[in-house]
Amino acid sequence: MVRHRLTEYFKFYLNTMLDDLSTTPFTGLEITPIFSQFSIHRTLRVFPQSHKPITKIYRDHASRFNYSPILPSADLTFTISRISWLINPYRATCMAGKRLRGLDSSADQSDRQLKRILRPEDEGTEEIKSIPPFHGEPSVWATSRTSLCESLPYYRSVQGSLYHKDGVTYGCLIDGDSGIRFHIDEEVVITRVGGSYAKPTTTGQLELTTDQSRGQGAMKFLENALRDKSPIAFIVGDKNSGLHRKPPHRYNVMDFFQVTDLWSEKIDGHVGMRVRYEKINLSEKSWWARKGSADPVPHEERDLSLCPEHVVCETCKDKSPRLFNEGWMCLVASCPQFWRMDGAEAPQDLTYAETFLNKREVPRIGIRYPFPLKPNLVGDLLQNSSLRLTCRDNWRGIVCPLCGKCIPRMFWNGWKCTWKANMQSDPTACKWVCLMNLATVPLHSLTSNDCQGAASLDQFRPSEYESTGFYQKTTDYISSHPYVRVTYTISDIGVVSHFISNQGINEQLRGPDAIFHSLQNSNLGLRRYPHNTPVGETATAHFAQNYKVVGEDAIETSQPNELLLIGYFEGMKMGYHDDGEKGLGPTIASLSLGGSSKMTLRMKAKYFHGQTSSNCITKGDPVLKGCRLEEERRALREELDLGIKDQQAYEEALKALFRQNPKKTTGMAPVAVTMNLHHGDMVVMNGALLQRYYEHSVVPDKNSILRYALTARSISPGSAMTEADLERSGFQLTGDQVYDGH
Ligand SMILES: O=C(O)CCC(=O)C(=O)O
Ligand SMILES: [Fe+2]
Repeated sequence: MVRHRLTEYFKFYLNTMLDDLSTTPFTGLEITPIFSQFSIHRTLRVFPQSHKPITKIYRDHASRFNYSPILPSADLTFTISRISWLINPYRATCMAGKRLRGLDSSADQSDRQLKRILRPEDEGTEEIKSIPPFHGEPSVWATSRTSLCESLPYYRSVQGSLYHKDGVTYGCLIDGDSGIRFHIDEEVVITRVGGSYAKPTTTGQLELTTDQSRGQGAMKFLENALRDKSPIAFIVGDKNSGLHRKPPHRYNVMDFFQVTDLWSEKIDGHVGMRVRYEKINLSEKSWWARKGSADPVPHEERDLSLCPEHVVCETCKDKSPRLFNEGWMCLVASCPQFWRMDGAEAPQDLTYAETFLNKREVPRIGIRYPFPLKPNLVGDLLQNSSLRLTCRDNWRGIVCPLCGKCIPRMFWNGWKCTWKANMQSDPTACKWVCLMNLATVPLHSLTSNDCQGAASLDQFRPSEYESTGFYQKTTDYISSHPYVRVTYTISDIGVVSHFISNQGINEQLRGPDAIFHSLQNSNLGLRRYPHNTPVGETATAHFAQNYKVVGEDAIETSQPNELLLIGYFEGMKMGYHDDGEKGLGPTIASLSLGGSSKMTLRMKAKYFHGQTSSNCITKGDPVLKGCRLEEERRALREELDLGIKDQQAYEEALKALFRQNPKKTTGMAPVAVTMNLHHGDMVVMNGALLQRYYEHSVVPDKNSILRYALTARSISPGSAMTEADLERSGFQLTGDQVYDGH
């Protein structure tokens, strides 16, 4: 049994804060009972025989690595007297979904990548459709492109086939339609260069739409790769038909290749670039070689002088190699004889010449591979105990050391292999789990000195009042002393109060420092949640866990009855969203702990513009203060309300107004309120309209490697968990999880 005072501390803080707030509907907030205890129920998982060697390796590091099982979040229970606060994964999932709806459209690619993760629940259901007669098996593989990108440093490209960074190509994915004259064998791949291709509705096949030329786009990087002989990791997807048998997984890492040739061809009436890659390590048989095929010829026995004949073009006087059995043609795109054979355009059906397929590069000694093919992040972390597990590079996905599956980081304190997770009776199901004790991040490494105590020095200053358009900002040094309270009143919408903390407050007994410490030393079941969006399967870009009152007391909504814990590692954030989930009360209070962050509020785009992103008129346009074309829209709205215009005339007039004043930006409303939140600060948002018409986001500072937010809210009985929800979330209060008064 683990004693824990987190909620008690938090309630103490809520008391301090909310007692004082005339704007909050939380009444008589004595906030009792105070939770004094929670128990963690553990189930021990026995590792199957085959996993023994791995456990042995890690046993030496038992102090840092905890090989006891992943703690299922549903097993955590807060209990006191008759009230149980349960961690509710089902609801947390819904909420995670809600949050994700507001994905920041300005998010850059890596950020989007961060959010796109395979839904782990689905993975175990995947069956290997056919076991193909390959010689071996890939040592690294993935069931989704996003888990591939999360786990492999050499392939972080959510779109496109090549992954390059700073001009260096690191990885290449071949999947699906690879175009005409695609070739793959045990050591060579010949394919087109991506980009410039589109899918016309008529054929459904990708077609080249513009000329590709050297020095442009991906070609530039491939030319670098050809010059530098850079190792490029190849991945084959099971939609690629070139191997003539289905590879075992959706994505299968092959080996390192190098670019040996780049040339132009005529494709779909345009100049298209082609590339030949050759496997670097020729002494080992490729796993994708046909079972029973001959072993690779040793290097010393290979004819390294083999090379296709080079012929000088009579027209342009440039040399081109003879690549095809059907005949030679000039491959210089600017030459009038380009891609012509015997006075006519070359035929579509061409076969590669043996000399071109079988030639090999002279082996190189001491190649520097940028990354290992099978990255061993866990091993690296074991080797170097000073590595911070909350730093971006150390919380990425990993490759399961047992089965080779790419696994995204879904759990606060580690990874869990989900291969066939839903088929526990299957002996091939992987049960690899790695939970670590996260080294404590000291507060002083997160909080900058200049903000500590600064607010308290200001305590006797008179109040400041600032009116900026449709909102007022009041800074009050006295009424919430020792906090400095900054209140943003958004006309007709609601109030946001920012309580600025200081060192004195933070160091108080049971204060923010203590809560921060306590959070770090507890396993609170924080995890990322999967979510389906139109862009694919994603996961929240933050960890979350939701604690909630159930039972009779759940109906008491004048008090906060829901506690949401959010955790952010380096590089995580919460994009724009609202907290207006069905049944949630209008007051939301949150406490910031650890690293600093920026919280911003803005009007939702459809209310700001009066039209949606697809240019539909916003239903019942409230014409909020500060919206675009406010005066004109209000005048029209009044004509509608007074019956001067009917709905149709109103909408037509609005559309005409929008036509005359096209949107200048891509559509997001400007930020209305920005708050820099530091350790110990609290924010109270009040007003249901605030959630309906406004949205907020929280982005921890760049150097914030650990931040928590504890949010108290109230949820109405109608939306409280039902029996069915409980069943869905897999909750069952077992005897030892119920607080017995001791
Ligand atoms: O991280 C925070 O401070 C608040 C996060 C938030 O907006 C939420 O939990 O809804
Ligand atoms: Fe929120």
